Amino acid sequence: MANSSKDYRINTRIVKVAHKDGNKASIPPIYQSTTFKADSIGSFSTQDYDYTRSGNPTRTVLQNHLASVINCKYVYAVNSGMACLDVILSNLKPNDEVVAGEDLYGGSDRLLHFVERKHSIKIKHFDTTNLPLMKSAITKKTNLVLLESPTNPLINVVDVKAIAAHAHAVNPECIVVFDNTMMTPLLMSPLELGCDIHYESATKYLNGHHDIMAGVLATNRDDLAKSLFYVINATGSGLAPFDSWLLIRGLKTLSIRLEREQQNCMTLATFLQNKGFSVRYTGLKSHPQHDLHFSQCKGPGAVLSFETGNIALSEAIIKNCEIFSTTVSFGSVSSLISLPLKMSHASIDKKVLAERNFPQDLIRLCVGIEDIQDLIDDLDHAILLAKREVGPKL
Ligand SMILES: Cc1ncc(COP(=O)(O)O)c(C=O)c1O
Ligand SMILES: N[C@@H](CCSC[C@H](N)C(=O)O)C(=O)O
Repeated sequence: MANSSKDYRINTRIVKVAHKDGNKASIPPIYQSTTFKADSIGSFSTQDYDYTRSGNPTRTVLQNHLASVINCKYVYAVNSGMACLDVILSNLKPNDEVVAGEDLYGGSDRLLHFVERKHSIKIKHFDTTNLPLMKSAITKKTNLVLLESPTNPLINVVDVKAIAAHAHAVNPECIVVFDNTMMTPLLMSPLELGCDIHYESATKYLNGHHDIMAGVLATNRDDLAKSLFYVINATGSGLAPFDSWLLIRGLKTLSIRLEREQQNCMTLATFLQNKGFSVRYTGLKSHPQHDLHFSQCKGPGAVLSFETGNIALSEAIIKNCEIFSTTVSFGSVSSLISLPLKMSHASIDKKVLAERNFPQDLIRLCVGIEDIQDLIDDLDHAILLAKREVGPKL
């Protein structure tokens, strides 16, 4: 007997988009309309849709689809990953306390400091890999804990289950929030590990083609769903119909994209390690938290970082790559290379980066689905040219 669609495995759920269309279209239509007509004044307040900021049928199909993929009660789609964090932080009050990682994505760090300055929220940063330190940092005064794992771009791993359990034990009201951009729902289920809100930048893997900005918020809690939706509707950060449609389309190939990207990334991690570089990748047994990572995730992901020991050498490697393009972001089908210090994490104060020992020579690779031999040849050639250019000055 066939399973009910709730029981299908995630690789099936991700392709099977449930929707109803009057014309029996196989693919959900794009409702590119701002307004929806009322049958009568009396029915206006009870109809499903009136205005796209409050709700749109294409966005609803996407949200229901993601709820099935993530296996949770509520999903909201908004117009960027940063909008997710903004919606979450909007529900804090002056003097509330946030405990966050000290190597969060640069944009998250910037937004936290903005709310600290503007709205008197107390932000405390800690090394989230240090469990005893995290346990002493999270107290009954902590209102929100913000975690990322593996972190972007240092690839540090956080014990999510232990931290979420501790936060709820010391303060049952504390909201544990997890940024799952690096792993996606295919590799990690933060709500099952005890988090209250899972969000991710769908600009990255979920969409997979670097042609939209989007963010996804997921929760099982009725009270949180209500307060998240309130802010989304009040501020207008809901995802537009066309972008919702593109995200429904991009999502269907997530599983095969990630499979190939992870395979390529693992091969490149070994290649770079054999070249003598210090590589950060959870897929390598040498990663200090390899076992912890695999106790909470189903795969290593497709982002790695490596240090060359010299910033000029790192910059020359990046410049000499041809297939790896020099851009920020990750999660696309094409491979990217970047220097986080001057690119994705440039929004963090230089003094703060130095205090946190952020490696200046760190190169981040976001591995795509190209032919692995071409990727190896591209990096090998770039390293050779870079050493020739920089070598004499080393
Ligand atoms: C880990 C992480 N979280 C959140 C974001 C923010 O997402 P977006 O660019 O879609 O606003 C990014 C990148 O931008 C990221 O790398
Ligand atoms: N100029 C942008 C930089 C975005 S970085 C995007 C991505 N998260 C990454 O890690 O590469 C900004 O100021 O936010």
